Amino acid sequence: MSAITQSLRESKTARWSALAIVSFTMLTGYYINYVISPLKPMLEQYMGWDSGDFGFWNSAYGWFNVFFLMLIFGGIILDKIGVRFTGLGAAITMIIGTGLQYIAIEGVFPMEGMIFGVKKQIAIGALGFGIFGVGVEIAGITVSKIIVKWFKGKELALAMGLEMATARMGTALALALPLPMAKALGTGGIPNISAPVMLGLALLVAGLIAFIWYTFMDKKLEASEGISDEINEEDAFKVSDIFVIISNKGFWLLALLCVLFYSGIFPFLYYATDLMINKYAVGEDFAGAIPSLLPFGTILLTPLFGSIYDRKGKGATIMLIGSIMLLCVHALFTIPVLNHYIIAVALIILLGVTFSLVPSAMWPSVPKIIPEKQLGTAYALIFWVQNWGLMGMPLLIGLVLEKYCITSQEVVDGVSKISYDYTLPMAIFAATGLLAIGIALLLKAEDKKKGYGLELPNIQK
Ligand SMILES: C[C@H](NC(=O)[C@@H](N)CCCCN)C(=O)O
Repeated sequence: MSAITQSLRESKTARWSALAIVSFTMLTGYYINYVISPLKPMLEQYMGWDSGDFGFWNSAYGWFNVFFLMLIFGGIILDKIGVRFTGLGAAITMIIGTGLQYIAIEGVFPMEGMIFGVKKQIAIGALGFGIFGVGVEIAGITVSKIIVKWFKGKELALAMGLEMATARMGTALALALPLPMAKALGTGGIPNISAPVMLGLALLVAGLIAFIWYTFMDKKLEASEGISDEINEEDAFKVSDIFVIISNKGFWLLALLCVLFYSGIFPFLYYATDLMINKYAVGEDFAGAIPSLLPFGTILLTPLFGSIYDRKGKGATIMLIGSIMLLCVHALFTIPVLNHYIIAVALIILLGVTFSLVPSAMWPSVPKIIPEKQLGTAYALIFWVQNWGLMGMPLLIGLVLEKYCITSQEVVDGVSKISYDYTLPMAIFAATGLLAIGIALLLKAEDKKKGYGLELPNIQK
């Protein structure tokens, strides 16, 4: 039957529509991921936060994924039960987590006092961000698996690049919008800091609705391929497959490259607005606009590099070039005399190129190393390793800022203002680039040895 009926994935309209729908769900998650980043100065001025609080909240993203292995369970559920159930669960989890963050920031109930030595507002919000982190990460692996399902042997890297590009529009929005929005909706000179989070909640609900729509397409795809809801015994994922995945050296090199590279990007974005204010003397209203150029750049370039990988190959080389650029950009950010805002703009644009190169080649390379039935778990394991960095790096940078980088602290009209020197934090980010280069070289060598085909095109003629 499956040989006679044409698979729905053969229809261009169907597969690109499926991609558009799930990409929108990811966009809504990526918005919430960074919504409080540009609000850092306001949170310090009006809510009494310090950099340690900010770092703690952002590091909560990885708590449950890393310590309770939620991501790995998510990956196993994905491989065992399928994309529809897992994607819906992930979208609902994002909404629950964001609801808690909203409650904390809006102060729906009194936020005075401490919980386990942490300010109540920070503890509740961080718990929410931790739950959200489980949802968005599991949504990420689900969407990666969905894309492989529709695009294997076709424009896989282009499709993944377009998904990331769409998701990054959420990041760009989150970096550019919240600060002016909070100011515009404030009253009596006091900004409305919770309004951008409320907007995110509404977006997440729209993302859930979009995913429900996708589940119908997914059912149609399976019907067109003669696949029933039952996963057949031979193809079914077994827990023992985890050992097969983790005994693969190529998998580990990809996972290490992932944690190092992404630790130099995503956690950097949490602090980028503050960096613009403190190092480049950019006004608060404008400061988020410069880092928001980074995701904007990736919107065009990730699909472009993905398409090059699809047609020409050179995946391992692309990842190596991206790692070298990561080191160069962060090293230039550390140099104190290079403090004109034009330099910041130029470096952010270059970082956008870097942030297009590595992801465009990294994610479509996973199916070249791991078979499809283990893909959900493999992506989950890679994200799990990555989450150590996404959790540890914001915490580290927050603590370093708090302990070694305060240059002045003043209270003007009852509002406190802290200034920071970002040289040391930026040197830490540069170190991630240096280590990533080493791993990218090892991956290139391993590919040559094992013949994964990372340098070969994805499109099969
Ligand atoms: C595809 C890749 N996704 C990830 O790295 C996930 N762990 C999600 C991270 C979300 C943080 N904003 C990517 O976005 O490049």
